[in-house]
Amino acid sequence: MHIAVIGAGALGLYYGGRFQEAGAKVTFLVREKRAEQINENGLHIKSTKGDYTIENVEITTKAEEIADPDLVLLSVKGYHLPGTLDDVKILADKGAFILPVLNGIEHIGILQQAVGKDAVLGGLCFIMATLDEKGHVVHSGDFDRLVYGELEPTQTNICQQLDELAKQSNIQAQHSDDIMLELWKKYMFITAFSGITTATNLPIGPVRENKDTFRVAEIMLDEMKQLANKCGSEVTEKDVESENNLLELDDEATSSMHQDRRKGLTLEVDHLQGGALRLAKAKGLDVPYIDAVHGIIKPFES
Ligand SMILES: NC(=O)C1=CN([C@@H]2O[C@H](COP(=O)(O)OP(=O)(O)OC[C@H]3O[C@@H](n4cnc5c(N)ncnc54)[C@H](OP(=O)(O)O)[C@@H]3O)[C@@H](O)[C@H]2O)C=CC1
Ligand SMILES: CC(C)(CO)C(=O)C(=O)O
Repeated sequence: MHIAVIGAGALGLYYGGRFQEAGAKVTFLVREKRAEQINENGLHIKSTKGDYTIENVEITTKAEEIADPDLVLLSVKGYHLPGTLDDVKILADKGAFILPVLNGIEHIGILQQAVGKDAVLGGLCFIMATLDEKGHVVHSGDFDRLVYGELEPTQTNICQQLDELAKQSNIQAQHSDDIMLELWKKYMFITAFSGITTATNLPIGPVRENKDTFRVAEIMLDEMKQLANKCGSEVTEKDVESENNLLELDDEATSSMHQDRRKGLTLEVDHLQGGALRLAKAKGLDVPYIDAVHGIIKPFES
C-alpha cells in the first residue's frame, strides 16, 4: 500500500513511521520549513514500544509529485484543515481514500464536501505523542490505538487492506463497524478532557481531587452525549461511563490541548469546543458548561 501522510507532525510521523516499518511505502507531504528540518535531522520515533528511524525518507512539498497513492493519512490540527484541502483533492483525484485522524467531528463533513463521501473514511487515535526540538516524535504512555472504519459501503476493500497492514504493524489497531459512534465517543471525551485541563491549567489528578471542578467535566460529557444523540449517534449513558477514562488516567495525565497551552502554541478551541457549540446551535440544544469553558479557554487559543 502507498500511504501519503499530510502533516509529518506527532501523529503523522508516528503512524506513518510504523506503517513504513511494517513494509508500506510512505510519502510525507510537508511544508517548506518542515522539509528543511527533516532534511537536516531525518525522521525518528522515540517510543515506549520501541524506537524506529525511518530509512530512505520520502518527502515532498508538492502533492502533484505523489504517484499512485492508495490512502492519505490526514493528521493536521483542526485550524490547518482548510490549508490542506487543495492537496487532499489532488490526492483523492488520483484515487486515494482519505483517513483523517484529527480529534473532533466537523472535519468529516468538510472533507466529504471537498472530495465526495466515497473518498472519506472515519478515523481517530488514542495516543500521547509530541514532536521534540529536532522534529522527532516522542511517544509516551503505553497506548497507540488507531481506530478506523467505513463511512460508506464502497470503502470495504481499502479498510481490509488497512487491516492486513495493521496486523504487521507495531500499533494497536481497531477496525470499527460503527466508526461514527467511535468518533462521537472520542469527541465527547476530548471536549471534556481538553476543556477542563486547559481551563484549569492542571492535569487530571488535581481536577479529580476537587469535586466541584470534576463535576464541570462530567457535565460537559453529558452535554456532548446529548449533542451526539441530537446528531443521530446513539451514544448511551453506558458509553459515557466507559469513555469516562478521566477517572482512570494517571494523576499527571493531561490533554494535548493543555500541553499546547503550556508551550504557548495555537489551540484547537474553535475546532473542538467551538465546533460543539456550532452543532448544538444548529440542533437547538443548550450546552451551557461547554459554552462557559469555551469562553474561559478562548484567550489561550492563539
Ligand atoms: N498529539 C497527540 O497525542 C494526539 C493528537 N490528536 C489529534 O491529532 C491531530 C494532529 O495532532 P498532532 O499530530 O499532535 O499535531 P502536530 O502539530 O504535531 O502535527 C501537525 C502537522 O501538520 C503539519 N501541517 C499543517 N498544515 C499542513 C499542510 N498544509 N501541509 C502539510 N503539513 C501541514 C504541521 O507542519 P508545519 O511544521 O508545517 O506547521 C505539523 O507538523 C489533532 O487534531 C490532534 O487533536 C489526537 C490524539 C492524540
Ligand atoms: C487524550 C488523548 C491524549 C488521547 O489520544 C488525546 O486525544 C489528546 O489529548 O488530544
